[in-house]
Amino acid sequence: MTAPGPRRPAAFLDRDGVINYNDHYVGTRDRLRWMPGIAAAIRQLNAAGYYVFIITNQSGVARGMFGEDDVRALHRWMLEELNAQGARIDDVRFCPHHVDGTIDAYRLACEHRKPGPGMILDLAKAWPVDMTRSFVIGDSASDIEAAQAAGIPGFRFEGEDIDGFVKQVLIEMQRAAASN
Ligand SMILES: O=P(O)(O)OC[C@@H](O)[C@H]1O[C@@H](OP(=O)(O)O)[C@@H](O)[C@@H](O)[C@@H]1O
Ligand SMILES: [Mg+2]
Ligand SMILES: [Zn+2]
Repeated sequence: MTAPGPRRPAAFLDRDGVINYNDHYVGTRDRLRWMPGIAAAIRQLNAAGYYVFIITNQSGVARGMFGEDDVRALHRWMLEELNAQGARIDDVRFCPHHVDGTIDAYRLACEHRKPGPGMILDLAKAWPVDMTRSFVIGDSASDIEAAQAAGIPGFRFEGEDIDGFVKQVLIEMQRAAASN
């Protein structure tokens, strides 16, 4: 069921390596290091009229490192912390599955796991998203492949200035829209 309201473009943000440093299977707040400038980057997207979504592979659940409740609690805290800085995340999807998982219930090949587009398409169904003006930002090839599979551009972030990077992506998206 899609939420009512006008269609708006969406920024689908990968989590580990974009919102926070990828410190490998981060399942709790004590292990989370924020990416410098991420609140400002999200505020930019909010101000530009974008939905801001997080899409993240969390195979640490399938590997028995932490539970789904830990992931949900971490995400609640992350969104509260960002909101307190005026940065709004509209929704989050995560995939806890992995084919090599040690926890039986999570050992599967899941279409939501990037590079699959499942998390993107799920959010595009749940929210009135204008996919023609939407994009993905991620630090891994699997993020870019997920974007391509969903039919939208993907921008690979490997630096440290996420705020400056988002500024450039918005300029590029505006140029692309103007040339269509
Ligand atoms: O970048 P996102 O999607 O937000 O999250 C990636 C993390 O869940 C972890 O994904 C793992 O890959 P495998 O899931 O083990 O293939 C490894 O790359 C870890 O270093 C990394 O922290
Ligand atoms: Mg990542
Ligand atoms: Zn999954």
